[in-house]
Amino acid sequence: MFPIIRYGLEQKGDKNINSINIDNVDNSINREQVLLSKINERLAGKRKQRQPAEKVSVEVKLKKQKTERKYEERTTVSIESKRHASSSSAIEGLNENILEAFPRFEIPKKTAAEMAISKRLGITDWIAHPITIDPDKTVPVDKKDNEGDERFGLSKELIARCKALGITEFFAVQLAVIPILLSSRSLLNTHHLSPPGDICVSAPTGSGKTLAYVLPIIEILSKRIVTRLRALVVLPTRDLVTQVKETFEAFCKGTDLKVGVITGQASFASEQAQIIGNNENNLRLLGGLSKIDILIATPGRLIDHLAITPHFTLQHLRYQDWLPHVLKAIQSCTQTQKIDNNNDDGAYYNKENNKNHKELQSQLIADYDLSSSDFLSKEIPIHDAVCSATSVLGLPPTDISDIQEPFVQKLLFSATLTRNPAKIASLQLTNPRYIAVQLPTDDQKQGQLQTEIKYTIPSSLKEYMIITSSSEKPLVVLHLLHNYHVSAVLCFTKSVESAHRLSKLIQFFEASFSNDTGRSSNNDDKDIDEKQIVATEYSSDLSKKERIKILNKFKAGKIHILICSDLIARGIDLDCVDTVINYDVPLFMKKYVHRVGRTARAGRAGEAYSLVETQEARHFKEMLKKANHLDKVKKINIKHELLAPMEQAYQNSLTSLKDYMTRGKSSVINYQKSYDE
Ligand SMILES: Nc1ncnc2c1ncn2[C@@H]1O[C@H](COP(=O)(O)OP(=O)(O)OP(=O)(O)O)[C@@H](O)[C@H]1O
Repeated sequence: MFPIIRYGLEQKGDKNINSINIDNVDNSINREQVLLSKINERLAGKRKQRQPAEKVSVEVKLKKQKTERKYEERTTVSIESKRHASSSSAIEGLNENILEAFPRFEIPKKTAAEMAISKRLGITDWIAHPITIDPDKTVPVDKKDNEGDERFGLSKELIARCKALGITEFFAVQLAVIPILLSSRSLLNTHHLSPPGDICVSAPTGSGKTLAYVLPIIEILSKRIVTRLRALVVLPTRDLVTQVKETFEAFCKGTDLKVGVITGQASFASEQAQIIGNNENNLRLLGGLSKIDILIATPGRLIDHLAITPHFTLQHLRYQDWLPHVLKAIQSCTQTQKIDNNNDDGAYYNKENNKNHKELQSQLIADYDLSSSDFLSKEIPIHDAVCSATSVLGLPPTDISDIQEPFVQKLLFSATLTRNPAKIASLQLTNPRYIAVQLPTDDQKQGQLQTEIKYTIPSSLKEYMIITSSSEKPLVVLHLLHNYHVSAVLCFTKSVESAHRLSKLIQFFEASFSNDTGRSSNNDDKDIDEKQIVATEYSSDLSKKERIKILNKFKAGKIHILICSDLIARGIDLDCVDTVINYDVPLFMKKYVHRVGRTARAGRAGEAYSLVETQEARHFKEMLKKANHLDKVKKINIKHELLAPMEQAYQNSLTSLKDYMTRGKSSVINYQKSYDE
């Protein structure tokens, strides 16, 4: 049910016909918009080729397939394209023609009552009517469509790369998003006429959102000729940046696309050197100094580079994972060009903002100790090129004097997408579409607005809550570790300090318990409940090297439980995780969704246990109820007798912990040994 658009020149008698086919059109996709873009593109192409005024005939074949019956409708639209006609009047003319001639069907009409509800709730219209796709839908990656074309328009090379990396089927979110992003690829040369719409995607944790944008971005950018920064992905943590970089690099193999990261883990100067070339001649010859096509960044470091790295520009961006500062930077590119487009050295700077930039620059230069770097120049920011993105894609070059608004397609992906009208408004989305990977809600089934917040949790996840006292929580964790068949656990606490204490306590317990029972941490042949549990904390206090080392041991099964604050609650993809424990329950549903979503990823099974202190139970249940999720979380009671066999070792470990906390690490046995070796 996605639009497959084909268009080309057809010979009809002595006339050339531009034909556009749109097959299997989903109702919720704005067909007119798609069609209009295609026609605009044709007309723009003709204008760019300086062709004389002529009649452009556009034949529209609209095929719609229904399950029970097939029918085809054909409409021909003839459009007069006048030479030198302004693009906006051409669009208006086209709009009228097309809207009249184009058959419309099944776009749900809102009743007055629905509109009133939507207005009262402040829900943006396009959010209230998402394009939904069943989370369990998958399709083989090399499935051909009726015409024998590769599915989704992904190149054979990229499909082969998917298969080489073990991707044999596309997941629901990829089925929904890839065709939409690829359908706007040809809009690259008509951005001033009709930019592609932005998209917001809400899909469960572990459902494959990363590939849903990585594949189309690579597919489209791989056709570029000159390296320029065209895609920017902004992610909240360094670990996530590393993860997404690895995904991009794995799928970029075989193309000459280059991926860079800025996270603050390398020195500022080396990050600058990684993303921007320093040869002024390059700037003149190639119209740009970017060394990378795709940049993945954490927000803070990105802002710093925007402020002080010369020639670092977002003016060629085609895609961005949205961020307000990015938006500002893109807008300032346009202003910069408007102010300074007679500057003859090929570099532009924004005079209006220069004062503030200079203040910020001095501060950052001092912060990063960059005063001696000859990489910096006085005028900040300097954008690195003079022509727009269009000319490097093998399309007709753009006239430099013809200032155009840069267009950027904003792609917003989340498992907990906001529906807050104020937040949505601040995104400044253009012609947005909302794709939700979820079964239709009861509201939608009845053809009504989706008014309630609904987070979709992976169907393969089993969720439990255990109501207990604060003092018994560590024992409950130990009980789960020893008596439930868990092998790779992420345990979330409310703070780094709390993670530290719990991991120490488990280490002391295991030493005492194994002395009692003669168990060994190296006995890999035995079930987890028969061997010593290896626990360690994973926190932002650790260096990158230490974190990588710990994660590798965890993946190899040498560490059984990682105790962490929320550092890795979002986005991190560790396919070995079979259990999540909420040692301290989150106060907000969003956090709950992200935490429990570290397991049951990519269709695998997983379990999540929330340890709820008696006084927290009411709030926790209310939070779940509000999100329509209370009945999904099963309550389990752990009888006190079940904990009794561990009681003695637990008391010993409490004493050791007390000793450790008061006298410091040195007085305590080296429990780290088990995972440091
Ligand atoms: N089509 C596919 N076939 C098999 N595995 C896939 C496919 N798509 C993605 N995956 C795998 O699924 C896992 C989860 O993907 P990803 O990290 O993109 O999820 P996500 O939706 O971004 O999750 P989160 O919201 O938690 O960040 C990854 O290990 C990824 O490699």
